Amino acid sequence: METAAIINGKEVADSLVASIATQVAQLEAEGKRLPGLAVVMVGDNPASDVYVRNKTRRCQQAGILGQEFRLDEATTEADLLGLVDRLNDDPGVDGILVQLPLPAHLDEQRVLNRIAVAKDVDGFHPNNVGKLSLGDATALVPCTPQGCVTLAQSELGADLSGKHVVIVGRSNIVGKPAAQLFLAQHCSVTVVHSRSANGAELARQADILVVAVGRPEMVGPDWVKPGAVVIDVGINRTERDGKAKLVGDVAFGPVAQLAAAITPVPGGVGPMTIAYLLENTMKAYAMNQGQQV
Ligand SMILES: Nc1nc(=O)c2c([nH]1)NC[C@@H]1CN(c3ccc(C(=O)N[C@@H](CCC(=O)O)C(=O)O)cc3)C=[N+]21
Repeated sequence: METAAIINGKEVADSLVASIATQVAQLEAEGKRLPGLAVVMVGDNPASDVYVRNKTRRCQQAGILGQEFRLDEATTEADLLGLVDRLNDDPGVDGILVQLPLPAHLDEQRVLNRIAVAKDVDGFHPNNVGKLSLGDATALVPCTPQGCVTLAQSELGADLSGKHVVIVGRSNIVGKPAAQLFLAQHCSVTVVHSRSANGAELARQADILVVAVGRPEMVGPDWVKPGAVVIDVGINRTERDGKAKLVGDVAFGPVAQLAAAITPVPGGVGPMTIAYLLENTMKAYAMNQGQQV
């Protein structure tokens, strides 16, 4: 078997961001208010730090007004909810993202529920989750799963109808919304998780295999049908030969021997998550301006 094509997420993300930059430049030329995105981070987590920095850089590239709010680890829930309320009421803010995970003393779902549905660029609010499952076009849809669909399409073409997609992982932020999105693309969808009796066997039936479990290199070649398209959502910080190294949830080398195409880590799904965060901010902006979407 040939070795797999490597799907360049960075390049696809670059072109999405470039197209957003053109739209923002047009708004600016028309003298319109520019889209704004607020990112809230509580405490410090090195991985979140990378993400927030990448996000700020991408906002700058696109011309979106990005603001960062860094709160102390010991911030109370009342203070955090107060900040969310202020951002909800701020007409210059179109999108609000509260970086997860939150410190244990804060109730994540309560905080996410407080974000205005129209500004929920993560798509984590129950109202947007419901809209996604109903196929409502006004839904703000989680960024990472949108990136997974677009990367699969970059390899297989826009029409994914009839493909069998197996998603490994059932989280609210990736697995479940990815299942809804591929279903909306007329795929057959199987979700495999830690209690599945025969995960590898199910995964071997996938035309498109999406892996989002958060376990370094858990999925090996025994999970992959020759010729499958493999989308690796994991970003795990590991050490190899005393050096820090990022690896996905897929054992890249061995799987690349039999897959048709595979996303790398880094440079695969990660950059797409950020591109769709900007894309969602544009959608929220349009809706907040009363435009039809
Ligand atoms: N409310 C919320 N929404 C999120 O979307 C969210 C979150 N919380 N918490 C953390 C996770 C993680 N996440 C990443 C996004 C992009 C990269 C990224 O840009 N990765 C690059 C660089 C990786 C690196 O160098 O560390 C890459 O894969 O090439 C990484 C991680 C968003 N998350």
